Amino acid sequence: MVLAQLGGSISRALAQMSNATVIDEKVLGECLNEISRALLQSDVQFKMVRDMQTNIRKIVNLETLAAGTNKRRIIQQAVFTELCNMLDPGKPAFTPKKGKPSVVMFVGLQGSGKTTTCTKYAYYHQRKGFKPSLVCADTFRAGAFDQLKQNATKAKIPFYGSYMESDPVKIAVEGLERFRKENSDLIIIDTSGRHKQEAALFEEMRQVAEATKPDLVIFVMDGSIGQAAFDQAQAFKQSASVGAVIVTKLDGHAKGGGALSAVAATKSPVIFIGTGEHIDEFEIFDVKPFVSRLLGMGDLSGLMDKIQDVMPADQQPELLAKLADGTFTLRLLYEQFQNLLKMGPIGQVFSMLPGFSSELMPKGHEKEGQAKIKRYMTIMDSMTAAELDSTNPKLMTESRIIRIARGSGRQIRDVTDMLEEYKRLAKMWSKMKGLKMPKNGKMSDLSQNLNIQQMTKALPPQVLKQMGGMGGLQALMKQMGGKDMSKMLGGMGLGGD
Ligand SMILES: Nc1nc2c(ncn2[C@@H]2O[C@H](COP(=O)(O)OP(=O)(O)OP(=O)(O)O)[C@@H](O)[C@H]2O)c(=O)[nH]1
Repeated sequence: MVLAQLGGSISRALAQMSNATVIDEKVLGECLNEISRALLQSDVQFKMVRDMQTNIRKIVNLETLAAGTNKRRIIQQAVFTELCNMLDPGKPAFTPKKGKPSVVMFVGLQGSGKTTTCTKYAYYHQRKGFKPSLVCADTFRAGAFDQLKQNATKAKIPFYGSYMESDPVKIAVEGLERFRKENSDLIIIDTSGRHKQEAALFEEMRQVAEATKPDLVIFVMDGSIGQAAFDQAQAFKQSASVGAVIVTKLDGHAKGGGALSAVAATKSPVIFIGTGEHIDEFEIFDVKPFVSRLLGMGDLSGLMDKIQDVMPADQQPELLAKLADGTFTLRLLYEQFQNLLKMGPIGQVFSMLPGFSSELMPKGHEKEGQAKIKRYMTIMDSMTAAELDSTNPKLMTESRIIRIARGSGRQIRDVTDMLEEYKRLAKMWSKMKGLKMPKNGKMSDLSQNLNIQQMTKALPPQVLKQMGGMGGLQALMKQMGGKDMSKMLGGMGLGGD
């Protein structure tokens, strides 16, 4: 069962329970069995599933709950908490600090995605202002150095390795010395993998670790290995002091349960997940938002981080000012499309929105969504500045529409479709009119000024329902703290078909 389906099954089990008129032991038992079945099908270890059932039963004691208490909410909360506990070993992983030299060593089986992940990890930190470097101490697989070299060159990250030297310890130490001299503050060592867990691999890993004394050993695990995850992770933990886990290939048909098992086996947190072959298909892993997403409750803070990442800070006050006076022009929409496309695959963005689990936006539809946005942008490219900046709906006369269709090589219907979509969004945004501006004009301070009534008015009713109504929305806003919410609404308007 893939991760999105797991989330879907758990949400369905909870929803079925909610539909029952009375929540008694039988209904609770059925709901928990359903959830357990989904977890087992996702390759979560049997013992973990059983423990989770026991813990939920301990928290939710139906007999002692006073009449009138919201049992459904208590059960939902218990499921959420237990899933979080499964993924949270209770101690955070070592995190490198900018300007302070750190050594991070990667271990894992061959083909797990280790080399690719080393570069992704380096690139992620480079974008955060680190000076990372890569050392290829994989002398086992011919071609490993070339692969690292190629990846590193593309990402402009300094690398070290050798075609001649066959001693991985020697290469690792030389690389370390070189990059320490060059003041790299994050030296990443890629080690050899093997087809299966074997003594030679673990001995080599031990020697490299002894010689380089890494601050952190990261175990890279292929997310699709299923029930083998627990044993594999445990074997690595026993031979190296694994401090963190990265689960790769969670984009395809991977069974996400392996991640839960790896955490239990290594007692180390998952810090990132790999969601594709490309260098930036790499996401920071946070337990609570992850479980929220899994359950289709959305991950607003993740979404806000992405928005903050792609939206230049100097454009934020300008956008806010326009929103505040209710001017939602086609140009503004164009700019929002640009930002949305920069955020990465549309499916990923949608999965962060409450009510839009990735199950609701299956793979085929992601491409359609993305293609639609690009189509709209091509149409807008054929508009004049006056058309883009106008707020007068009557401006778009038939002759203008025909001209735009011709100019963009699209059908007239495509243009009218796009204008309809624009009108729908503009209407939604108009409800945000009168928004109080944050003093410094920064997006990140907007949520403090957002009025809950404004938000509820602007949200499509079915989305509001999925968020748990006004109360749910309030809780979410609180959870988000200083994060901005305004653009989320814009994004939501694009969901649906
Ligand atoms: N779809 C997908 N593919 C990935 C991901 N991470 C890595 N891959 C692919 O998995 C394959 C194996 O990755 P490598 O990085 O070469 O594996 P490795 O573990 O370093 O292998 P060795 O160096 O032989 O130990 C490559 O084709 C990668 O592009 C991911 O998150 N998603």
